[in-house]
Amino acid sequence: METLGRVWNRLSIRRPTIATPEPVEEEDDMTPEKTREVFQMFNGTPTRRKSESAHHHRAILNQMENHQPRNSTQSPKRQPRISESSMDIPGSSLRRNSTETHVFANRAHLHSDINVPACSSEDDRISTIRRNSLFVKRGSVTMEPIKKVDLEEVYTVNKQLGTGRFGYIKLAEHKQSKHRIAIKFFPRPQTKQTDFVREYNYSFFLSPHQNIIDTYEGMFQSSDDTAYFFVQEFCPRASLREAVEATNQAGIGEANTKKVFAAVLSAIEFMHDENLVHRNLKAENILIFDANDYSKVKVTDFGLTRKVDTTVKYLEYVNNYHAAELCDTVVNEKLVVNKSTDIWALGIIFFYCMKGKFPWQKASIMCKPYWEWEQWLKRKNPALPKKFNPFSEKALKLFKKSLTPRFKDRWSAKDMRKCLAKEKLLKSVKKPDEDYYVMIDTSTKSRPSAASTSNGENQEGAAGGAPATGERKQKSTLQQWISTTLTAMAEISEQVVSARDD
Ligand SMILES: Nc1ncnc2c1ncn2[C@@H]1O[C@H](COP(=O)(O)OP(=O)(O)OP(=O)(O)O)[C@@H](O)[C@H]1O
Repeated sequence: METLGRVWNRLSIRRPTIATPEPVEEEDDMTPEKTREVFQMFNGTPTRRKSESAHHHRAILNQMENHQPRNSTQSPKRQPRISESSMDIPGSSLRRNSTETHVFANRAHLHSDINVPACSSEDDRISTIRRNSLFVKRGSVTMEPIKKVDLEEVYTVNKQLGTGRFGYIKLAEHKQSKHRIAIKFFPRPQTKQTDFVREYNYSFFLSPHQNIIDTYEGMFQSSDDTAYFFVQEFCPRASLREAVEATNQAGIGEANTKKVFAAVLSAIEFMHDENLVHRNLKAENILIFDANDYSKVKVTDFGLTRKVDTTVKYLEYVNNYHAAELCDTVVNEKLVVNKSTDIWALGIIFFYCMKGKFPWQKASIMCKPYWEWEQWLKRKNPALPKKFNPFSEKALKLFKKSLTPRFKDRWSAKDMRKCLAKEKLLKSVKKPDEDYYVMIDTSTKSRPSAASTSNGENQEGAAGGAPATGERKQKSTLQQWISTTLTAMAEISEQVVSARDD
């Protein structure tokens, strides 16, 4: 995956630094210095003068008009995102941080072209230039005003889509464009302006990624001063939490889990490459846009996102996704933000997708299921907790490298992505009865249909016909016993191998 950093280098554009140290969380209200600090999260020296930039944009528009058909060999990963929602929304009222909107912002008559996908690697390059020019531009902005908006004038606000600790999300219709959007509200005076501005900036900054929710440009405040808000694309389906809950603790299956993780890990790898940690990864913050095939999945909620190495205060709140080091922390203890927190949460989400439930309530030795896992991990108990039995060796390795209390041993998002893309995650389950029939039963009509092999032939000839029921039962039990023994042996050898590796 090409990171923004690499793109910046390739294009010889000086990259906006994201290195300004952030204050410890839970500060007082905004002072002018703090306001500057938040905006300096994206600060950098603009390398293009205004006139150069105008010339550059004209060049892009010219190239866009002459684009070639898409090269079929081009990797789908590098395909710029096709906008479904931005095209109809007038740029002045709702501009999203997508690559398309900005380049066309001055060409209202061409808005119908926005949905045309970029068609060549040249277009792909153009798209990244557009995206970067946006960041360079943002680096030069000192303070974007929070505009007062009469909500009822601009939007028809409908039902509540969700609530969180910091605010609530409502479905709304943008009156002018008739577009459905989601508005994220932050009640005042409970919400500090710094927190609102930070969340908006991270959401907006990250939204060009195809697996991150789109945030439209603009920070707003309701005209009655009761809330800050910003606007996002609306997810018409559900969060991953709802999708998993709908399976009645069966999980969404290996194939769908792989699809979800390909998207989520792409987003998290992108964030980690930018030295940002999400810090609030959970099934509720993964949005599924299509009902059936998990082909459009996006990460949302950047309220706790911070740069790596930022010092934050631990809040009194533990959830299923919290890593062991967080569960051991006392309120107001200071912590240093680390990417490994996200990796732990991803390990939990992986288990949750596959099994339809969480491995434990809290990653603390006071919680028995977690204690059992830790005992196995530390080889103090050779018995793998039963709930992990269905997983393949590679999937177990993924758990060992994400749900380990030794946070330095945790994998990177890239390691996780590779493992999930390539490996089988569940042990292949043998059905002893079927094997038994395949082996011995050739002619009996009572044979189940699965008794035939894939090419329609039976494994052994018509030597003896169907055996007596008692004999069948005996052989079936024997086969089950062999299967269980083999599984146990595989687990033991896996433990011996990992002991040797360490
Ligand atoms: N764009 C959207 N479209 C549809 N539903 C959404 C959208 N964004 C969020 N939601 C729903 O609203 C819920 C809460 O949103 P979000 O996580 O952003 O709020 P929060 O206050 O930051 O929550 P948290 O307590 O996790 O920090 C989500 O779990 C999701 O179900």
